[in-house]
Amino acid sequence: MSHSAEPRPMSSRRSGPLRGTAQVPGDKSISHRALILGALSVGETRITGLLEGQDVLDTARAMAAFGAGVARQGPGAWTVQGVGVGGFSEPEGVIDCGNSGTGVRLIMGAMATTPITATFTGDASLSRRPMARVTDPLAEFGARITAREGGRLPITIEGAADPLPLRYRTPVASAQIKSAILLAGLNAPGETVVIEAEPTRDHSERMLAGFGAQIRSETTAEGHVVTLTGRPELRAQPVAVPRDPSSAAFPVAAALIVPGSEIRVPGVSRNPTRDGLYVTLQEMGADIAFENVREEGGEPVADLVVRHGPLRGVTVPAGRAASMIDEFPILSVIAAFAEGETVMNGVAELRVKESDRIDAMARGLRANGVQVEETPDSMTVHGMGRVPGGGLCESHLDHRIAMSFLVLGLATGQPVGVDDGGPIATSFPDFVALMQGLGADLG
Ligand SMILES: O=C(O)C1=C[C@@H](OP(=O)(O)O)[C@@H](O)[C@H](O)C1
Ligand SMILES: C=C(OP(=O)(O)O)C(=O)O
Repeated sequence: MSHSAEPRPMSSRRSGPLRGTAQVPGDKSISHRALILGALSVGETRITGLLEGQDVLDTARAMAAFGAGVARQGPGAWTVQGVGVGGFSEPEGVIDCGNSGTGVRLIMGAMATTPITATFTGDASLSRRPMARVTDPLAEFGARITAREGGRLPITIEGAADPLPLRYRTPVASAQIKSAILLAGLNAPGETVVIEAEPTRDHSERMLAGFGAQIRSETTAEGHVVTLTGRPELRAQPVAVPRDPSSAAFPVAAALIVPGSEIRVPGVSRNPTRDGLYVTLQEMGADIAFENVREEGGEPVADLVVRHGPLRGVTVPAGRAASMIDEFPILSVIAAFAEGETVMNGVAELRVKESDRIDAMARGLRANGVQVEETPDSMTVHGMGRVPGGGLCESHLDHRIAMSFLVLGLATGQPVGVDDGGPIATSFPDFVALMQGLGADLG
């Protein structure tokens, strides 16, 4: 639902050593997909560990509006009665995806090859984000699209009655574009093919295979090629959602920068397409151990043990950006406490997230005494081992910006303020309680 509440000012202060176990919430990407594929399959899908953040709750509501039976059975435990591929019914009202790019883009894909009409909206942040990257390929399937100027929300889609399969090369590395096309391809005859220059997160491919679709991924001279055979009968599956490595990044970062800390973060997904931050932190010299590595719900997971220690600045190659795209705000905070320069390359996509994340981080870090440089597609943080703090940061309706600055303030000389912590509920509703449980002084 669109975030319209009063701003919620928050702050954080220098804290004593963080200790304990951080049970971070379920993975946001996998949670959206579990609800959508559950709705498109035949039978009852039982989901455990679902992220009950606002982004995912908005997707649950949307699936019900398209005719699926969606019910909460207990904390994180949900059931979805699917309507089958091509079985969506026309929703009565507008589909409000709130703050969620993943929600709106994947759901637009999921309905675009069914002959029904739906209108999509979102909050002020989502309404600024580019949607043509998804609606352009959906139009090639035969859907008719009406968008606000610049391809922005609100968008109305008349789904294609006789969809054509698509072969499409994505113009930017984006799992949301890939997934929207694959979901549309489910109800098109023949093979739908998505070609990516760099592989992006592969949760859609893994879960589609798990639900019985014929799908294969290969690396060819063209790039990373995903081929889906249309019109499968998807069969309902149990989905155990692993814990979100993007949410884990916040307590992990806090433990790395607050002296004397040692925390455990169990059951976190170690999917290699999501692993870039953890690779980078190891290059920075971070003390992180990955224990009890195992497979859960079709995804590799591990228990993380994180200890505070000295960190050095590094250069993050552009080719790694897709595997850590949501982690650059919190990496820029960690980098401020490292010794030396951290250069983040190939990060232009950060400018079209919930906020312009390069600009938001650069401003907030500078307000706290950190030297930052930016170009259209890079950011450089000059780490000095310590950060003065004392600044007030704007979150720009962006959960990751708000959480990043609250983590910053746990190790600065002076407290750090954030103008609005409300958006944190989109991905990590228990963030404040979890961090306080570790000993963090924030709220
Ligand atoms: O597919 C997904 O679940 C996501 C893909 C990424 O977006 P892009 O596809 O725009 O890179 C990421 O930023 C987002 O938080 C979740
Ligand atoms: C970019 C993000 O999400 P979305 O695109 O789903 O809004 C995010 O969670 O950092």
